[in-house]
Amino acid sequence: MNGDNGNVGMELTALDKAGILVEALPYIKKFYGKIVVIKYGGHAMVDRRLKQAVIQDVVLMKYVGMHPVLVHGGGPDITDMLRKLGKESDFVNGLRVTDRETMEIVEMVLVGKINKEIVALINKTGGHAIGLCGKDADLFEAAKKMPEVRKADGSWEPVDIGFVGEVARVNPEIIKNVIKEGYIPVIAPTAVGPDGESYNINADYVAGKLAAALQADKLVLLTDVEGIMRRPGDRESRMSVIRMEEVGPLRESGVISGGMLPKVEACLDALRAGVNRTHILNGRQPHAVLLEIFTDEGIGTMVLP
Ligand SMILES: Nc1ncnc2c1ncn2[C@@H]1O[C@H](COP(=O)(O)OP(=O)(O)O)[C@@H](O)[C@H]1O
Ligand SMILES: CC(=O)N[C@@H](CCC(=O)OP(=O)(O)O)C(=O)O
Repeated sequence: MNGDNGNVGMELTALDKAGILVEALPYIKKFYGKIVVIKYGGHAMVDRRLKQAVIQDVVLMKYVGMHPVLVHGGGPDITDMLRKLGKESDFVNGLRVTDRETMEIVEMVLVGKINKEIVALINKTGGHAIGLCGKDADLFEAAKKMPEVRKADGSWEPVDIGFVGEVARVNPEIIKNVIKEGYIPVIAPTAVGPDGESYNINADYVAGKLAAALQADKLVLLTDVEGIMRRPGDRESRMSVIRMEEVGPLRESGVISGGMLPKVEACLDALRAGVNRTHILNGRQPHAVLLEIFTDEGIGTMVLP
């Protein structure tokens, strides 16, 4: 095997390779024809090689009969572009404070740049991708979201952070049609609200709601950490499994915070709608999706009902 996954010098025989393929057979059977929603976070889009590895996983899934649906983020690219224009970014509970000018940049970066890059990469890798955002064919509609923050007296208060939305309604038929035609849908997290304004939606929420509306079998969120840590920053404290009812106390105690909040909320949305399994994985680990889907490797955090 080459250095692609760090196992330099570990030579595999032809029999080993055949063994790996055979090991994948039960998983291919299990997920054949099933929808798997994958959220590809901006913090996992580190370099070309890693991006290529994620795209290869998605294309491979399609070729063995699964239906991957890719929802992407791009927070770091938005922050970079805003900085170039002299604007600093603020976040509340992991959500970007979005004024009208910021919203324009968000749309340019997510829909104009990142979405098309991913679509082109999938097509170049042998898949057929189609790029959409909430506005396309009215795929999903936004409703203004006001995150709740804790006041000094311990009570919670909603705060207005501008054109930030959540997913109010999904029209899953479009995705189903696109899948039926053999395409891989690639979805950017922006949409229009009932007031006709554009809204910036955290990509985790979009992935959770789409997984729910599509009755996906699995939701996989790719980020820049190994999963949920009991002590953030300490990889050894990864929680391999957490149950829905544990999320509230972990949030209250501040263990789950910032960018991890929308992820667990997405998992809960999907689980409540009947999605079987939800996972938070380190997308910086090459082929994390393949490892999760085709092997028994216990990577990341699985959030269970
Ligand atoms: N308990 C926790 N375990 C792991 N990460 C956490 C936890 N609480 C907060 N985080 C933060 O969440 C971040 C992941 O969210 P985010 O930066 O929004 O990534 P992405 O761009 O992939 O959506 C981690 O890098 C970490 O800083
Ligand atoms: C409201 C809100 O926070 N929207 C996100 C949308 C992009 C995103 O979700 O990107 P990641 O998945 O890379 O974090 C943002 O503006 O950064």
